[in-house]
Amino acid sequence: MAATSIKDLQAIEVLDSRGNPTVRVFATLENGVRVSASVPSGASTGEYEAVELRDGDPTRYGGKGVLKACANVMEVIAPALRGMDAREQLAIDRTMIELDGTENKARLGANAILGVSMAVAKAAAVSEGEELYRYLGGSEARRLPVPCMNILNGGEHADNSVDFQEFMAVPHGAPSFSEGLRYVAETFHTLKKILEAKGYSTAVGDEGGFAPNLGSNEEAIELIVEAIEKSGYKPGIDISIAIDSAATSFSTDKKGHYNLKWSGAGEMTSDDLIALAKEWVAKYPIILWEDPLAEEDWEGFAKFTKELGDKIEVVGDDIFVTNTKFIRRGIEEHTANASLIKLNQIGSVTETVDAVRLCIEHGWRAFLSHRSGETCDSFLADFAVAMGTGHLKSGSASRSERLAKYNRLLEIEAQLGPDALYYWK
Ligand SMILES: O=C(O)[C@@H](CO)OP(=O)(O)O
Ligand SMILES: [Mg+2]
Repeated sequence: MAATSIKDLQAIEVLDSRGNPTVRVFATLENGVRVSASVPSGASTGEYEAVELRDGDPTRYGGKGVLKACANVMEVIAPALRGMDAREQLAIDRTMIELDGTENKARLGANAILGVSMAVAKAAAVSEGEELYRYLGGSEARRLPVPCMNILNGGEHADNSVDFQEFMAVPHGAPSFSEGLRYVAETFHTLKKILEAKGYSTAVGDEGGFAPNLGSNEEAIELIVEAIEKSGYKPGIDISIAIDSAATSFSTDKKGHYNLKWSGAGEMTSDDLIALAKEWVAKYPIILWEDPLAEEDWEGFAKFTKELGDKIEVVGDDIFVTNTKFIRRGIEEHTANASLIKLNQIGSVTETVDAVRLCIEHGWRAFLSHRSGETCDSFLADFAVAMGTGHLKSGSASRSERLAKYNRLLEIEAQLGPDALYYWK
């Protein structure tokens, strides 16, 4: 038996940043290495995401407990993986997928499977004496992602009058990751002052961006442009704006019809939203737009990409759910030109790497992402450098579970020294 063989897997229920239960897995190897990994959880989830197994027992956390998923780690997954070499990520993930036997990890739970998958990767890296980003990405892994900082929240992540879920500041013109992070953290602080001066609330949403009751969605962009300028940066040159509409959350049929219910702007079709986006992209320094339309609006998405895909990055999240089956269809149908990438949407490290690779091989971009429910696990930061796709979203500068990733990236940048790369495209 190799020293790096899996000796034991434990799992406990911990709480995420929304106070909901999630899975933390501890992997112990024969060599004595013991590490843990914690699984994030989304709110604006796609219909076809891998299944997050919840207990459904109303007497515990309103049914949201994850004791069954934890039991699956210890009683079903651990016996199957014991003795396997932790460095065999592919074989380990494949074994769990087969053990689960469903299309969407509904039996064992994607939360159980991903927790093990991440913990095993970490344990293998520690055993090899390598940093996780190097272990997963090889010796060439040295590109830091541009931190797309979500500074204004709406939609299902906030309790306000903004329909679009995320407005991000993107410091693509900064000379390095740490400088980029400084640019957008400063912009975040300036935005707070602007909101205060206008009498708006500075309470924050799930991902730590401000969640004021604005007069319109467009006002969010105007305020961010003002914050960029007042921080001493040039909009469009130093910092641009990225939007995640999370349009599924305000679609009435998940296809071509929408109701911008939070702002009261009312009903719109895909064509209306495309026209609005065209107007905004012409007027404001927008560099990326995620989920401009709903998860089953393949036609609208392709139209959107035809109109705007040569000007901005068009990202599919709910529509692709980090699943190569849907990304492949998107590539064939020119649905977008990028995919959001979330480990827990598909449920294993190997399948997430496959999704990133598929994007890169077809000239698409891969936008790595946290979830709105997070823990202080910084796996995602290392994973972003390992994948080297150049951009990541991890929320704002006001919450520790978001900063855990940004701060880990600062550490990686310091380790890499002059070898660190930083560029948008
Ligand atoms: O829609 C998104 O992109 C994510 C992360 O920002 O939100 P959630 O985790 O709620 O799906
Ligand atoms: Mg999204």
